[in-house]
Amino acid sequence: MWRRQHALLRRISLLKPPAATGIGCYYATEPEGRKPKTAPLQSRGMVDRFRLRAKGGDGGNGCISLRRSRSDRQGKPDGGNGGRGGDVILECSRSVWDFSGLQHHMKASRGANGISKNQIGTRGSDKIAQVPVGTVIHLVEGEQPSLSVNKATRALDPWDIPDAVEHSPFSSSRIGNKMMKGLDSSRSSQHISSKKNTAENDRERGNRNHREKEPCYMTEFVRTEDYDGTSYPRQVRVDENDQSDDEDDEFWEDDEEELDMEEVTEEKEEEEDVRYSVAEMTKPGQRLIIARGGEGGLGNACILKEMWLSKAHKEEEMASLSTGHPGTETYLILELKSIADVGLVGMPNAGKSTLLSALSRACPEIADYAFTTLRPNIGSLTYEDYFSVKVADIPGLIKGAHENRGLGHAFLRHIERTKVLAYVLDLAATLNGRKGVPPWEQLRDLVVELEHYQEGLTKRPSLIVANKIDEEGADEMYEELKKRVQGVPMFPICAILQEGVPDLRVGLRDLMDASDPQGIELSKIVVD
Ligand SMILES: Nc1nc2c(ncn2[C@@H]2O[C@H](COP(=O)(O)OP(=O)(O)OP(=O)(O)O)[C@@H](O)[C@H]2O)c(=O)[nH]1
Repeated sequence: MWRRQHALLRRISLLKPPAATGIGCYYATEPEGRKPKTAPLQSRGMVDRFRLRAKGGDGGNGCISLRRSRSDRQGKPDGGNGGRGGDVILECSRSVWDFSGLQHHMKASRGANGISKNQIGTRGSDKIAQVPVGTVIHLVEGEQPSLSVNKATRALDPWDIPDAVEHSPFSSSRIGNKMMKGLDSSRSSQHISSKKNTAENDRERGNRNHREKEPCYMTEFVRTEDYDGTSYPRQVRVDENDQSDDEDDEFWEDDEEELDMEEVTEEKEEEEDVRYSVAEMTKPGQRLIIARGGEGGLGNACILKEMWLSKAHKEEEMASLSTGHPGTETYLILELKSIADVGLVGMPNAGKSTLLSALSRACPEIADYAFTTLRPNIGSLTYEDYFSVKVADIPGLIKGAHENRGLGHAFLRHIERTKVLAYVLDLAATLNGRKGVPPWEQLRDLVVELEHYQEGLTKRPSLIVANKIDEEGADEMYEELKKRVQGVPMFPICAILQEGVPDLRVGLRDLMDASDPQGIELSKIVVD
């Protein structure tokens, strides 16, 4: 009790009075000398490239078991199949910014082993990792990731529902035999026995001798081709008393809802092993299976009776069939390429972050020293007609960035997808005794660096933002810049006072809508 009161008093002592806050309410402050647990987003480095090894869960082993009775001395095979291993899935989400929350090794759970009385092992749980929108996947080793539909594809099949509960809809006695035909009711995490359900059905009908009324199930194997062409055996149960198999087939066909990778873009292999850009994750909620769980091994209930009876020759074969398949393994490189319409490029201190905050509601860190921006910032610029444009501000580029000077040019990947480039030039870099670079040289260096990063990048629709027009002597500098650079729209602005920003907004919109806009050519920049 005393401790609780003490803690309460301590908390109250951390509250500032209304007079101090000026907004008429109390708020808690961190005690002096103690740092907050997590640094603000802006001061944290960005993990935008990540190496990931993933392994799907192994399939559970099938069970070899015989059920003997007085009437059947030889025994009837009743070993259940092993459960399928879980998949490793990447999910595209707006709630994550980079890859800092990921683990380098990810493994999904193994499927459970089958057991006697036709009880099938549960499916291993999937491992799901969230990645930011704009993630590009490069494949180093393993099979190509495949897009997965966001909804449960086999919603009605407990075999494939990770950690399915005992109260599966199929364990209900209301389900008739016809429904049961296509679905092995024993496929649930808690090993529900199909025999038991049948008995329950029969009991409901008032038939005590339910064994005689049992539907006559035959187990058949069908070779099925997977999305990638690999074939595997699939168990299909056929009721000999009911010949209408069409519904069953349809049911299984519905399972194959995995989409072809239409969006996958394969580029030329630049290096020997890495296959670049095998998949992109651009829509929130989109899912990608990067490692598949192995199929479960077959229980002897699925293996034809003759095969079981003549076990002298088939033991080895059975052992291999009953062993669960291992899950697939992949080794990937994840890269984040932000998705924005306009990219702001400029030298450090040119005023890119200030401009972004003037154009949108983004609040990037602004300071009068170089390389304040350590990670890309994205703001949304909305027009009166609700047309919205995403603007990306990336860390400053300096001459020689392609040789890893400054922050290097790795951040340029964040403007790779932009439609329009806005070159932010500092008109005051050489004014008032500053030892900077004149704006036209800034422009030339930026163009050279962009071309070093990716040939043809500067051919994108571009405009020039001549910032800091409020500084003394900036007007003359702007006039000089206009003489030295031609063929590109130019906007003199003062980002800090938001002067010229409305015109720039219109200019950006025009450039987005223009039919044949032009990029910047190095030959059209006159430098001493
Ligand atoms: N006089 C004047 N100063 C400006 C203007 N715009 C930005 N600044 C100042 O320029 C300095 C750099 O601004 P930032 O927005 O941080 O520049 P940046 O290009 O994002 O810099 P990095 O993060 O290093 O890439 C800050 O001190 C700003 O206050 C302007 O229009 N006029």
